[in-house]
Amino acid sequence: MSAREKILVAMSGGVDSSVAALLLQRQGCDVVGAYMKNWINEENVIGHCPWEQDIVDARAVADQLGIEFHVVNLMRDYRARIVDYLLDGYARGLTPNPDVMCNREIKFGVFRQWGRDHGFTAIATGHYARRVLAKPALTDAPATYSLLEGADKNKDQSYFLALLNQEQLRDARFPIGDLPKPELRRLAHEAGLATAAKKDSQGICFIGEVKMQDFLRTFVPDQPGPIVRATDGAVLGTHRGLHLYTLGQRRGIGIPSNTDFQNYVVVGKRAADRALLVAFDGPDAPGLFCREIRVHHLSWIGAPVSTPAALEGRVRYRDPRVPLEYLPAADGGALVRFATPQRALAAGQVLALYRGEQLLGGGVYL
Ligand SMILES: Nc1ncnc2c1ncn2[C@@H]1O[C@H](COP(=O)(O)OP(=O)(O)OP(=O)(O)O)[C@@H](O)[C@H]1O
Repeated sequence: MSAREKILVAMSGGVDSSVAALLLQRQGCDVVGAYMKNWINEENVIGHCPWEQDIVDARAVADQLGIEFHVVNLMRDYRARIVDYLLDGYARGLTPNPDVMCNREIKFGVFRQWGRDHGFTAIATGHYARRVLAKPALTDAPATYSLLEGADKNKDQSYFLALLNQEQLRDARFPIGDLPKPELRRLAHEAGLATAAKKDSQGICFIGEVKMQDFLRTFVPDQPGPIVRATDGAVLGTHRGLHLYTLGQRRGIGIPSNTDFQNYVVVGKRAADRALLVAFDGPDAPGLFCREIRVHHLSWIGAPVSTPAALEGRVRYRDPRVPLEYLPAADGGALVRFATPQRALAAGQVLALYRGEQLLGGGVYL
């Protein structure tokens, strides 16, 4: 990394991005911090939005480091690119993934553009992921980069970066990607950073601590329908709207099983009569496990995989990588066949594709 690089650090007010800024400064980069204001509690979303405190914390760290700090208002873009995508997805019976979309559209989209417009050569975040040189530039063409999982396998956040492209990665820096979390905390304490002891954030990207269900209740009107047992068609009750449930969900269905050691789980949604399909949880629950999925809207970090290949995939952020067969289809999508059946693959979610610890890209599954 060139010592004269002018880097814009996305500072969320958390410890990870605080240490990202600290490390870049120690490397001799010209560092400026910025908080992205993407969401505020002004649309009557129930819940606690800690954004004001986050700005205070991010600014405190910037002051400690003696770097310039900005609050960048991206609320309009966030509303258009993330909130609308979320609401549209739920309205179509899908389970969207705002965290993955945020990275592509907001952090490495409009925020990156804001950085470029203000003369920054790169955007840094506190993601646990590693960007490595894949191919040095031999001619005038730019070098190519690969994305690897974070060194701390327990904190790895590469999944959230699955839809980035090469150009976005070229401008991205992940200064904490090599660090184990305890070491990062130690560095933060040692440097006396205001966020050193702050607990890790939760909740969906930018909607802060607001729970998804509260968010949806506020923005999507109730659309009740029957709760139907998939195995025999028995109607067990009513629900307030299919968008409030996800495949594989056990909690909050509101129907006691009345059978020892058996719990109902959501196994499907039937659009025709807005039925929520449930069954007893287990390997035999109809529709809960599947071995094959179709993936579309594919996006690649490097060269696309255009022939059948044995790869690995991660179907959710916290899930381990699992072996799969990747079969490109004529329509630009792909068929993915898992070595073992996967539980609760909710349509609209993202499959991240890997070769070992290298993230190749990803797509949305149906
Ligand atoms: N509102 C925001 N403003 C600026 N940067 C942000 C914001 N939200 C997230 N980021 C950036 O994206 C990274 C990953 O976001 P995530 O919400 O997963 O935070 P995190 O892993 O808890 O990290 P941190 O401890 O820095 O909050 C952050 O480290 C930060 O660089």
